[in-house]
Amino acid sequence: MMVKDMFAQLGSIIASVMFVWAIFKQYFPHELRSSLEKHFQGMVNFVYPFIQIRFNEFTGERLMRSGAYSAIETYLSSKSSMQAKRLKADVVMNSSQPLALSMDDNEEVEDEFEGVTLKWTSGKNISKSQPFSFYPVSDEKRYYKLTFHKKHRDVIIGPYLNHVLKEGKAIRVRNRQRKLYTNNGSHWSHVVFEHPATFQTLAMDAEKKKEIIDDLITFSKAEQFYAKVGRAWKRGYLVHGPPGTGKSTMIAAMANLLGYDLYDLELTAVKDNTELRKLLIETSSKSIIVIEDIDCSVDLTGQRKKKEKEKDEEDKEKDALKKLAGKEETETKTSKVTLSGLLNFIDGLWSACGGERLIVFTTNYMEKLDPALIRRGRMDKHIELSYCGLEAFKVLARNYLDVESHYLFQEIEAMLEEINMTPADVAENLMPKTVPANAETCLKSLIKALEKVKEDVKNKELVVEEVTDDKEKEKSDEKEK
Ligand SMILES: Nc1ncnc2c1ncn2[C@@H]1O[C@H](COP(=O)(O)OP(=O)(O)OP(=O)(O)O)[C@@H](O)[C@H]1O
Ligand SMILES: [Mg+2]
Repeated sequence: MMVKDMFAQLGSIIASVMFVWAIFKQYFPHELRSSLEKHFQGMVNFVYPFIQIRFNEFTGERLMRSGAYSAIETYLSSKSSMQAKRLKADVVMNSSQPLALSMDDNEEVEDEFEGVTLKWTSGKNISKSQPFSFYPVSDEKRYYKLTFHKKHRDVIIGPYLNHVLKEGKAIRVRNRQRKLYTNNGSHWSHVVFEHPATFQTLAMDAEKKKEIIDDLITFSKAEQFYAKVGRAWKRGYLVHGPPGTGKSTMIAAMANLLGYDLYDLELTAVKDNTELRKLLIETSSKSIIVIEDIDCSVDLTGQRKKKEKEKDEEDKEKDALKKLAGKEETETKTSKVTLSGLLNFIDGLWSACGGERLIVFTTNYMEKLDPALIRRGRMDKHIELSYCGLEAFKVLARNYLDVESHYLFQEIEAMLEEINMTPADVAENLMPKTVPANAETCLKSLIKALEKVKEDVKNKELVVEEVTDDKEKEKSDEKEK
């Protein structure tokens, strides 16, 4: 500490000598001046073995705000709020943390990197830009100064400064306000993305959940790996399961976990592959591109398909007539986006764009998808979300009723083993009906709902049995005739 103070004092003495020299050097002849300067510099290097790097807030002729200065400011922000005695607070637009703290002028904070201690100081120069004006406008030029011992030059100038710039940018990305983009034809429009879903509140098997979280985090940190193997930094997920099992909720949780933007791509609104290409190129890095219900968005010919259950008899008749007339292929297409076009873009296009992107497809009907879409490599991971199991129920009970255990749990768990109910329906029944929530009432209402589902299934089975019985009877009657 003593040595440090001594160097600090020495530094200020040298700074004063340099100031005096700057004023009086013009009175010395040129040769004498340069020789004196050389000796003086040698002396300074000997007694003051520190190197200083200065980062100005504004750079260039047009005085643009320096990217390095902003990154350093963000990087130092957490250290400043812990170490500096005087802080500045500012409101930042488009950030999830609107109040940003930084150290005030002439403050200093220490940092450590690979065992090397170094010092950041903040300062400002005030130059009078209009010295002869009656009301001179003062021009404040802020800067950060980094001071370190010259023996650490290689570590600091290379790895440390890279670390500061990278970490500063990463903090900014983490704190930025995220956006949800939707496409209206070939244009993206956005709103602020503030979905509250997290993996913690997502009801599903704990082991499966952990596997997905690990996979996402590994992906988000794998920039160097993807660069090394020469692949685009992207990963595809296919999330499938019945309606109401949490597919969309899981995508929101993924975006919240990684701090990514969401692009909800409505394929049926895209006219052709050229528009699709444009939309995909416009997506930013650190984003998730979501294509919901892929089975009803495009098929191999690019025609918009209807869900099988929605296809009414009339449509089926029309299709049959068209088939007979051989008109199948010539039908006017409402959307000329093709699956092969989509897959090509996903495979090739982003390699040139840089930055990480996730693409998530969802479907209710896995079996309807073309094998080309779901083969590994295109969709790296398949995630199945299913009916509410025991673990998922416990998560929902904790979320909705704040209960970890209850005497009714056993009964509910036994019922969930044999009855299929989606987490969405379970959640609906657990929704508190009074304030404060009465856990027993909600759990009993869930039991009632489960009993009803069981009864409905039984009745349906009876109807099916009756119908098949009738049909068999008709057949045997015909045979007898
Ligand atoms: N696994 C789950 N964990 C927590 N909440 C869930 C889960 N599944 C469903 N929910 C609740 O049910 C609602 C509907 O779920 P969600 O929209 O995510 O289902 P989905 O699988 O996307 O359905 P669809 O196939 O109809 O799009 C959500 O708002 C959420 O509150
Ligand atoms: Mg959904």
